[in-house]
Amino acid sequence: MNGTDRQMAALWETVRNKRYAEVIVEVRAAEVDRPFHYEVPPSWAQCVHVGTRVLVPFGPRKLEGYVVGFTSETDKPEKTKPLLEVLDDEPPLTEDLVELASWLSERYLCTKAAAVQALLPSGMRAKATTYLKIKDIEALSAFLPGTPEIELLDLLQNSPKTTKEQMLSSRPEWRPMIRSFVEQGVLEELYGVKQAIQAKMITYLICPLSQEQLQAALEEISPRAKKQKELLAHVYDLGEAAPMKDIFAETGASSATLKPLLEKGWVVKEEREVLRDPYGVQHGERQTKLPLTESQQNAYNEIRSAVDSDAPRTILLQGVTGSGKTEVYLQAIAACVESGKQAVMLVPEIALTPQMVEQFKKRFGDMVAVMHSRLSAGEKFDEWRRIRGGEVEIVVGARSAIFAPFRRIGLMIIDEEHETSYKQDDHPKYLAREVAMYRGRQHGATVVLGSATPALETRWWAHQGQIGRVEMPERVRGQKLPKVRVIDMRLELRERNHSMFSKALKKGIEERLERGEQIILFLNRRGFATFVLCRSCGFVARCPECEIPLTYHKARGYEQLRCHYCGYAERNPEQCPDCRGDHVRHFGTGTQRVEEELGRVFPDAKVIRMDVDTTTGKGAHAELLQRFRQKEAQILLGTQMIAKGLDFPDVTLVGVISAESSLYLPDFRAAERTFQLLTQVAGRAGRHELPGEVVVQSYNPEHYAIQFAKKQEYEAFFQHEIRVRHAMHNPPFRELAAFTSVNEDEDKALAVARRVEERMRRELSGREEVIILGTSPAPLSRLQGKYRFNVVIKYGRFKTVGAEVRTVYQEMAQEAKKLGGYLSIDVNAQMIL
Ligand SMILES: Nc1ncnc2c1ncn2[C@@H]1O[C@H](COP(=O)(O)OP(=O)(O)OP(=O)(O)O)[C@@H](O)[C@H]1O
Ligand SMILES: [Zn+2]
Ligand SMILES: [Zn+2]
Repeated sequence: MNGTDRQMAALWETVRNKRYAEVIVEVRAAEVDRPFHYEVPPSWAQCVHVGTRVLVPFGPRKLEGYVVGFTSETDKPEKTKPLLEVLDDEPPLTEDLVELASWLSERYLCTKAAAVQALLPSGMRAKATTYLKIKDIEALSAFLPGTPEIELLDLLQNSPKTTKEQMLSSRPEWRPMIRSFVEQGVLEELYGVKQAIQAKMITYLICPLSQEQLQAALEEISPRAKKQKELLAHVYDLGEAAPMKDIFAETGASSATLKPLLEKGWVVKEEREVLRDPYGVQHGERQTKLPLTESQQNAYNEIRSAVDSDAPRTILLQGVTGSGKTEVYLQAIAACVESGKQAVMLVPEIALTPQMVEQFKKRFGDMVAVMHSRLSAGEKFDEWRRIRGGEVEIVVGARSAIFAPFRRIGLMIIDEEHETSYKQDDHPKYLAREVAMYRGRQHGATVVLGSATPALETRWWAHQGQIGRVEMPERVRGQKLPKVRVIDMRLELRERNHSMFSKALKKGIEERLERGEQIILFLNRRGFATFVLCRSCGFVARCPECEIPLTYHKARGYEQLRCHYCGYAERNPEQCPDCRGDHVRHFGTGTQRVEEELGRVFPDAKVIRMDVDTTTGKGAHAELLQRFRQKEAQILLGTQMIAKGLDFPDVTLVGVISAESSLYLPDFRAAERTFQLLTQVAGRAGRHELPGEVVVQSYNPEHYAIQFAKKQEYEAFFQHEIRVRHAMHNPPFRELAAFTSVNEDEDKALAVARRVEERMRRELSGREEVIILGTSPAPLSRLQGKYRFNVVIKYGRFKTVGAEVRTVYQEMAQEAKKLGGYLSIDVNAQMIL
């Protein structure tokens, strides 16, 4: 064989192997949760790959799908239809992401389509569109003027870009007519796609003329057209293409001035793609590395050698609050990038402050892409394309950034790895830590799990030697961890202090205000806000839909009760609806009430309140923090969202209004969460020169989670809690999966849950390490008018029960659907609600 023959043979080989593409279509229904076969037209063999996005016929519809493999055989070749369209030049999914999608659907029991969608930015989804083309114009023009047929003909001739969908949405009555014309062959349907989000284009202008040509052109322009001359000369002088918008602004010219110049070809238009940069490129002051402390150096070395080894490794970086984990991350990432590999940095959504992003931008310039939920779909899409196109080496982002389409990952870091926001609450219900470890195996990459208070599972694996562990036990400048005082609020009450501030906290605040230092007040109120209770009869106002207590809100003097799950709202009752008494009071403590009380007790102090109500707008969160940093206020008051990551030099006092509300959640992780929260909040104090103090108020000061948090002794807490977990057969000794059956009809919801329980017991009977908990009302037993029941199962390894769980889930999900409800499943559930 000569060269050409060999090439031909190779080509034919490709064509033969790519006879049929296996395609996952975008339908999420379980019934079609498998790849479908489509014929690859031989001439397309070179441009269809694993990961390519295609348009395919699916029943009467045209759907988008992804190629996940190829085969040379299919069951019914005569029935197999060809692909309609290849949607991108370069496949959006890399091969390893296609593999990851398949793992996601196995591990978290979601459909393959849902898994694929999770890997892509939302703007990626294209809309399939149909255009109509006239094939037989005579047949159409035979109609009389004024008839719909002629109207259609005019429309098609005058604006051929109108899609069939657009046409039908304004003239739905045309549907039968169009269908019959297509059947008769008068019209033809052409398929096209519209990207849901378009790349943003900007028009540039350039002058292609030489010096002499320019002179000639200027002479040719009538002397009265002064503007035209000026514009031409200006564009020429620029020497390179510049945005039309800017040129117009500089010269005062308009498109009318430009038109004749374009027609003569003296100025040329050029469409250029721009990428939306949500943060703007911060040029200039690049921040340099800090010299590392001894324990930072030690941690860095450990991570560095793991990255260099190209073997998949996971390392727990356990560093106390203020030990300088961020600097270790930054330097490890720099080393990773220098060695030609890419890095992913995950931070909890609410810790992803501009301050945090800025650090990365300053250190790495435009090598960094940022991904988080507050970006617009267009911004997300652009950042994603910068990653896919190999323009950046580093991604900083929330949870889903773990799917960054990098080719060669060297390092993935999860900061505050214990955070619950790393579990996705919608399908696929993945845990970022597990995805990172899977990708780590694919890429031979290192995963770093950083925290001062690691998840119990993570710490246990390190104890077992399944993952590595490095410690950073001291703060960077050797500052002491802040002193924590726990105040027994029951005693305060006995001593007739009815205020929400204990004497100690009040005194602490006074001192700081005098010294011009700053204070953070933290309100722990996960799931428990201000509720309304009648002191005479005990009536509690509840949401008629969800049955959870309503939350008291006061805005512009207007008192309202709101359900913070479904948004239901009603007026605050002046009289008790039950006993008609007038002793209805709001209880519990909302940030607003603390703010009011602060205003009363410390009338001169400036307070910044941060909670869901004050941080809804884009950038509001950042702005409030910035104002606090600039010392516009002495007190920062907030909820969970101020618990982590913040680093303010002048904060010397942190107050926790009440430690308990997270302690009484119906969740075996309640103690762990309370410990983590208190330790993290305490860690905000005294991080710089000034020593810090923490005051925690509690009605249960003897609880072990509070006692260990007081001493900030993670290891001691771990030792204690791990025994509790072992005794109760809870993670890390077992994993949990939770089925939730939801229905408007309580009996139906319960019936499905009972069936699930029964089926699971039968399927897994006698299986070692398996525990099936009885059907129970979910902690959120009624949500948005629907009843919810849970069935929780515990098992050793998911692999050993996965097949049975999947079967039962799929069958029962069908049954739940038939009954007008649904069944969901959460594998490796982190919080059962
Ligand atoms: N080697 C160093 N030399 C001097 N300052 C440092 C060094 N490393 C970190 N710092 C500073 O120490 C402070 C605390 O660091 P950082 O915020 O990274 O701590 P952390 O371990 O992430 O704590 P937390 O878990 O509370 O978020 C920061 O102000 C940081 O700039
Ligand atoms: Zn009452
Ligand atoms: Zn509600």
